[in-house]
Amino acid sequence: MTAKIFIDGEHGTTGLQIRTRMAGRRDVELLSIPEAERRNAAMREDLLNSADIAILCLPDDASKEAVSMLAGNNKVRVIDTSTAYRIDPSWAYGFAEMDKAQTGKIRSARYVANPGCYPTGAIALIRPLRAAGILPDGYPVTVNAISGYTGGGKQLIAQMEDQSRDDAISANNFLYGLTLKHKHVPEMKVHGQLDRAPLFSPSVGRFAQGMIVQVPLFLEDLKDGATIEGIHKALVEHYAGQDIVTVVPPEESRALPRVDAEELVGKDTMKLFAFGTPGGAHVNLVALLDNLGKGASGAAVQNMDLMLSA
Ligand SMILES: NC(=O)C1=CN([C@@H]2O[C@H](COP(=O)(O)OP(=O)(O)OC[C@H]3O[C@@H](n4cnc5c(N)ncnc54)[C@H](OP(=O)(O)O)[C@@H]3O)[C@@H](O)[C@H]2O)C=CC1
Ligand SMILES: CC(=O)N[C@@H](CCC(=O)OP(=O)(O)O)C(=O)O
Repeated sequence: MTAKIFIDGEHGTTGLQIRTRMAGRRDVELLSIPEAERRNAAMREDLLNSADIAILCLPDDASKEAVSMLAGNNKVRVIDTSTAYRIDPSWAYGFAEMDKAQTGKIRSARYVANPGCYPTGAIALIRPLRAAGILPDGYPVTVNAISGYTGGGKQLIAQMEDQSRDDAISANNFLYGLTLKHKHVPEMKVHGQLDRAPLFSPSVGRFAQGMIVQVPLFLEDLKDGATIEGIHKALVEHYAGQDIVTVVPPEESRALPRVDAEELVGKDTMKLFAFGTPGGAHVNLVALLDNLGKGASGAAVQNMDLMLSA
């Protein structure tokens, strides 16, 4: 049986990429809304209620509205790519590799919250160290990141690509989120299993897709005896048995002169690195991903496939 999928927001950045990934698939039937009708509430409600799985690629408020349109329906399953439900305990968090139980939770869930792009990298680095007892309570975690400009959706894409606009951005690389109240902080804290909110400083570069997330750590403030080798081993053990998240071997990372934010563009995988010098005082944990791949659309399709395999 083919599953009916409706992508609400299919003409936006994340929605379009999901559509591209589904092209040519025979096991799913895409229900589609004409672009000119994308904000037609009655049409959306009808399509949402006709789907087996609705994938919401909308701003938070519109996502909440879509979920309310399904209030009387106990059949349609939902994947929401917005921030609206990511720390809601009644939604499964759609990061399958986060721990061993997560795949099963996503498979059987009615409601799945797709992770944010930055939190995907940050949680991937932090959670295994919390689980292994290496990152102690009270550690002041910082997360520094750079994203391709598609991370800001249609609005930021237009500001970066069309220099004739009044609100055009001419900077090649800029920091933002300067109030340190970015919408991703709660998600990083909850699913990173941190007791303190991390200090998160995001930035954008003049490239369309790609992302680097860094979590630098002082070894002497971690569990007694923590080493770069021990941290690498904890990451390897955490991600054993799957091939979406890979941990780069130490000899390979040591030989790298630089990390290219665009290396995984077009891929739905993520690479993790532990940079530093054996015997040194510091480790820089790094996650490399495509903000629209494992950071958004790739993860949404992965979650849809898990739900369809229930
Ligand atoms: N871009 C990224 O890297 C990532 C994005 N996300 C999340 O995905 C969601 C979508 O983001 P993104 O694709 O980047 O955003 P875009 O702005 O590119 O696309 C959003 C789409 O939703 C439509 N839309 C907005 N409001 C409504 C409404 N009230 N009713 C119906 N349609 C509406 C927009 O139409 P219109 O053109 O008329 O505005 C547009 O087509 C967001 O919640 C974002 O946080 C998650 C991870 C990464
Ligand atoms: C570069 C850029 O603007 N990035 C967005 C984050 C990506 C996004 O809006 O989506 P998610 O919250 O679902 O990840 C931001 O900082 O708000």
